[in-house]
Amino acid sequence: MLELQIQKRLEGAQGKFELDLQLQLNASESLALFGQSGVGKTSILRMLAGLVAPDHGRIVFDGEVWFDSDHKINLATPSRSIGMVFQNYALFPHLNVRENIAFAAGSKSTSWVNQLLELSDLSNLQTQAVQYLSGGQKQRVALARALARRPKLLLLDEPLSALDQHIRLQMQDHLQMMHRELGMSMIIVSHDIAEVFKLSQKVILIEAGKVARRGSPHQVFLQQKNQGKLHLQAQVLAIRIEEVVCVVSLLIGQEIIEIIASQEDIKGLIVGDQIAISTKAFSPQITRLR
Ligand SMILES: Nc1ncnc2c1ncn2[C@@H]1O[C@H](COP(=O)(O)OP(=O)(O)OP(=O)(O)O)[C@@H](O)[C@H]1O
Repeated sequence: MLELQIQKRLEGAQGKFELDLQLQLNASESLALFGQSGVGKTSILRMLAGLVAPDHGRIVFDGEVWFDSDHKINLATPSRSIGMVFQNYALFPHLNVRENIAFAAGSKSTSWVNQLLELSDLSNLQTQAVQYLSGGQKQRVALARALARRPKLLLLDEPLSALDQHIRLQMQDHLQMMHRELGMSMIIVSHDIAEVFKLSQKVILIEAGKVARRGSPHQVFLQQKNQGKLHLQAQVLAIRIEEVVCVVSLLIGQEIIEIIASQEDIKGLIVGDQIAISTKAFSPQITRLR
């Protein structure tokens, strides 16, 4: 079990702000840190990893004190049972797939490296130079390497954001499977709500270093004031006047839709605006796409 309570003064683009966080995570649980750019998500992972020290606080994992400002304890990164995966795979370019994983595994057995290669569907690529792998394959190597020392806590900082949507979905399934098989605790930073729903049981929504909401993905993302209504965030791409109505083209995620609005509805609206569209009476029709 992870118990964390930390404070750190950060220097953001908008000035200084205090990161102040308290969290608990059970064994095998998966937590997502969600929030806008610059709110302190990566800093939290870096403090957990021992790459940067909090100003105050305490981090305890399975009864082992990793950090305690009062008692001047700050365990070095290799002494913490963590694995890390970042957006830019950070593989060793001069080593092949197997060597990248085996290097991290250190004295751990050959059969464990074989098992990781198997689980990662990389057995056939084990002698391949990593520079020739696709993005998804590189990220599978990075994940296998992070797991090679059997960490009790896996830290993932937007590990899938450099991948295209198709590979990203495959990697989410892969991560889910690895988490199920190996049972470590996991903390993932992600900007993708669908990813958070799929990969985490708990979410902490962070705003300017503080917890704005916490709970299950359902509690954090759905039980807000617009609960039960259609409520989508969109960007205005174009506004066209057609006789008495206006046609507004909107970007929602990667989809473009057109809605009809009155001149009154769009008063003051300009191209590029971020807007919310919502409706009270909404009877959705569901069509399966894949
Ligand atoms: N050691 C540090 N001391 C002071 N400020 C720092 C330190 N490390 C990072 N910061 C600042 O803290 C702010 C938050 O950075 P952080 O990378 O944690 O945010 P983030 O939420 O992960 O953002 P993004 O989603 O863009 O990665 C940034 O403005 C950064 O410059």
